[in-house]
Amino acid sequence: MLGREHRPVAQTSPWLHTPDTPTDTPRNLNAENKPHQLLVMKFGGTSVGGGEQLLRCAGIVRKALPDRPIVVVSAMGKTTNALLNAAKTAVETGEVDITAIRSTHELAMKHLGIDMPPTMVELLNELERLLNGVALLKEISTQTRDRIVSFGERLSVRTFAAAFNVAKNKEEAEAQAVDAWQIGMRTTSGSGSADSAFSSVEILEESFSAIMHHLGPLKQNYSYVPIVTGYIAKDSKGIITTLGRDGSDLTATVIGAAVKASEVQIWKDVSGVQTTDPRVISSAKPVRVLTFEEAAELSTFGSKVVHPAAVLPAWQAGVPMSVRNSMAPEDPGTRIVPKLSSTETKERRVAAISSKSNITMIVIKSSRMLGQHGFLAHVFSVFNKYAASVDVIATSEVTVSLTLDEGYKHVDVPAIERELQEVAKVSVLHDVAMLTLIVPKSDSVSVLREAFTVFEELKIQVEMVSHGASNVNVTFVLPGDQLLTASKKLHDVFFGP
Ligand SMILES: Nc1ncnc2c1ncn2[C@@H]1O[C@H](COP(=O)(O)OP(=O)(O)O)[C@@H](O)[C@H]1O
Ligand SMILES: N[C@@H](CC(=O)OP(=O)(O)O)C(=O)O
Repeated sequence: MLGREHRPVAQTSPWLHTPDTPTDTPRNLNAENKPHQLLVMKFGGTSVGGGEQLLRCAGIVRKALPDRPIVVVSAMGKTTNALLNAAKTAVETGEVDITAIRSTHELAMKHLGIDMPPTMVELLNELERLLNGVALLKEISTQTRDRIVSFGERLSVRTFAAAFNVAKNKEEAEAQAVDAWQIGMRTTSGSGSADSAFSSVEILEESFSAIMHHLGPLKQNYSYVPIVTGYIAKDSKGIITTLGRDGSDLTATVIGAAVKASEVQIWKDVSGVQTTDPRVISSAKPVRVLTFEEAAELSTFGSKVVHPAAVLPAWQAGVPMSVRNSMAPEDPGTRIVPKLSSTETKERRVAAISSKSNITMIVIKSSRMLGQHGFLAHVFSVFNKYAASVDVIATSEVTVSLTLDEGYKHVDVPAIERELQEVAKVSVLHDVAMLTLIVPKSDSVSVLREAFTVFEELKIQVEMVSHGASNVNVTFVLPGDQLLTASKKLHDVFFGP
């Protein structure tokens, strides 16, 4: 049960006025007298870049009204980057400039033909005051940075709600902007995820029941369409936390799992998951269906289509997901389901290819490994000390090779190297790359054979292979400068030119 101080700020959200005991109304029950399921629709920054796109997305939500959508929205366009830059500029130069952020939202409102609501004017003023404080001190805490980036989503939900309401007819429910903490989205304490690929906080278990309490099919009589902020939450002290870059997907699947949604739809600017990054290989083709396991591996190993952590809540709750294109809503996109049908399994071998570049590989050689226990434990304690996460690992009699994804993280590799040198010979290779094929184990032998034929033809030296740790993943570690050639050729082989 939530404490009083954690109750939502209700005056701006009439639909949040929920009685303490569930009161079923016929409106909440379907023909079989069961509660209606709800649909979660998440719109990413690329889908809500400006007024025109917002109206398009609002139209998509309007069409889905019979399915009772709960909408999750990311910051408009590149607003999160702009907020991070504004904070950096304030620290480094003492200057405060939010013109671009202000005008993104003003222009959207202008496109909708309405004035900016007072809550948004107040949010922009508060942001400016906060940045002025940072500029004055010329320093910023990670907690303050998290608070600064939260303005992106707090502004975008209000803009989205306005876009929905501007074209709404009398019979339709009104959209209502909701800050995620108002429905009980709560994390552990910890700051600094604003600009990190990984979140330093975890969603608290109590969030699920709180969200069900506020938005669940029996409590919400669906007189309002909730437009919820992605990516942000609060800890139990009321401090704003962030879920890591692209974390709005996680907000959506946590809500989806909490209310046992019929589906969680991730709306982007691309027609679903493609066989590889379409910006890099133009012959990429849409993937119609993926299992949760495949989607989780694909996103962990480099494809940015769904946030890696976001697959888990939906998977555990058995809530199907889909990735759809807000620019082409009629396209089927990609379904993400627990299991493929036998026809779907027969129809393909490799589901998709993903990659990660700028990877660091560390090779640790020591005769102390021979028949000894505790050596690997020591190696991992060093990685743990420097909060470095290991992606791929291979061990032999006297050698351990592993890769580190430095990504957004600032891992102190020289310090790790120095500590490991106390017990082993260490070499560090920068600029290696990981290339991952999503392929079921049953097909992996023939796929590995074909992949190695390609590497042989292209004279590519494979530094490491990881196969078998997952049911659906084969990963190769290659020299970074050969990644593109290898990806193109493998894509041609498995998906055609
Ligand atoms: N395998 C892939 N399938 C689809 N899109 C991909 C893939 N890999 C990379 N992308 C890129 O991801 C982009 C969408 O990601 P992003 O810009 O983060 O979206 P959003 O703002 O909606 O979260 C697409 O425009 C596409 O270029
Ligand atoms: N706005 C945040 C969170 C997010 O999920 O964004 P998007 O859905 O546009 O990737 C970010 O830019 O990281």
